[in-house]
Amino acid sequence: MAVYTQVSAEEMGALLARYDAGELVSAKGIAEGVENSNYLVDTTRDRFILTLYEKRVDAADLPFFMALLDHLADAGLPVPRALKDRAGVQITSVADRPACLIEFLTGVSVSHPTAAQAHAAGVALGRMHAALGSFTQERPNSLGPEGWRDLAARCGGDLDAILPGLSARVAEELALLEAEWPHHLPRSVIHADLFPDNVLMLGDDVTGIIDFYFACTEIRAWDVAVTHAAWCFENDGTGFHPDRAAALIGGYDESFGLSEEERAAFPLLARGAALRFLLTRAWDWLNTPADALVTRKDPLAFLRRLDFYAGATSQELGL
Ligand SMILES: Nc1ncnc2c1ncn2[C@@H]1O[C@H](COP(=O)(O)OP(=O)(O)O)[C@@H](O)[C@H]1O
Ligand SMILES: N[C@@H](CCOP(=O)(O)O)C(=O)O
Repeated sequence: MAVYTQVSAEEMGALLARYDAGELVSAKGIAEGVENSNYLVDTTRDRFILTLYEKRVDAADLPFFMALLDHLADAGLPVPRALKDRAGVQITSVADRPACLIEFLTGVSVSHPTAAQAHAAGVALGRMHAALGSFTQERPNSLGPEGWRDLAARCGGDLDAILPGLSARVAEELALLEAEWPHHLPRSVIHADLFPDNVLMLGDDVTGIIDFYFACTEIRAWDVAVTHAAWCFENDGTGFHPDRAAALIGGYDESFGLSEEERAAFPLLARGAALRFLLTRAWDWLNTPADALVTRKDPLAFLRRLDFYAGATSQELGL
């Protein structure tokens, strides 16, 4: 579930009255998602998403995220803009939460991508990176390599409650990544969380890229590695799909492309991607009550990916 804050029909109606967006017809909470409260809002004119930003999104970052959405939509990417009200305000407040009324995009998220869908995701990612070449704002990556040691320390020995020996395995991986991390690779703003649930598709076409709330300035090829880790395995981290990997990288090469240096560093970047999601999922696992309304995501699904990447060459990864 992802409706942490209830919005009454009166509040919704008062909000819509400030926009040229039609009058309220219906509003329903959206079950998917974990970070924010989302409502599907139908009006006499159109359909919208109302997002209320809960504690994991810092309100101070919202101008960066909205500028990013506008920049990508201006470049022709299927990215939803936040509407401006009649006074030109894009970031508003609803039920004491920062909130935005956002364009609705059609499409569904696939759970088991085909190679053709992975190819389309690769093309879309490359188009996004091309467009981000002219985006000048920056945002540090609070969940990047510099933060992994601290995150692991905060999980501490409790990692072993998830799996005996996990704490030592993470320490070993951190040491290797800190020693060999390719800091010199080109950086830009990246999506940083392009999982299949953040891509809307109709058949083999990408119709929407959503959920930019981890977007940050980072090694650009790391975004490709995150996408690779998210799209090329069974959800539980077993069963690497080489056909999806080749299609994803092929699609990215068609629209943007990886340099020889980025290709050579890819297994390391992928290990970093796997460790990032292993650690954030482990933290959530240890700090979310088992009976919470939000479903906890399995950290070990990314330990399995990490183990796979640790033994793989660039070629085996589809590069
Ligand atoms: N602009 C949009 N158009 C259509 N559906 C959307 C849009 N934004 C969000 N959604 C729907 O809401 C769900 C949750 O959104 P998401 O941004 O992933 O939430 P969270 O940040 O809480 O994880 C998505 O899975 C999708 O179904
Ligand atoms: N993609 C991350 C979790 C982030 O959640 P999202 O719903 O905001 O994409 C993971 O799978 O661990």
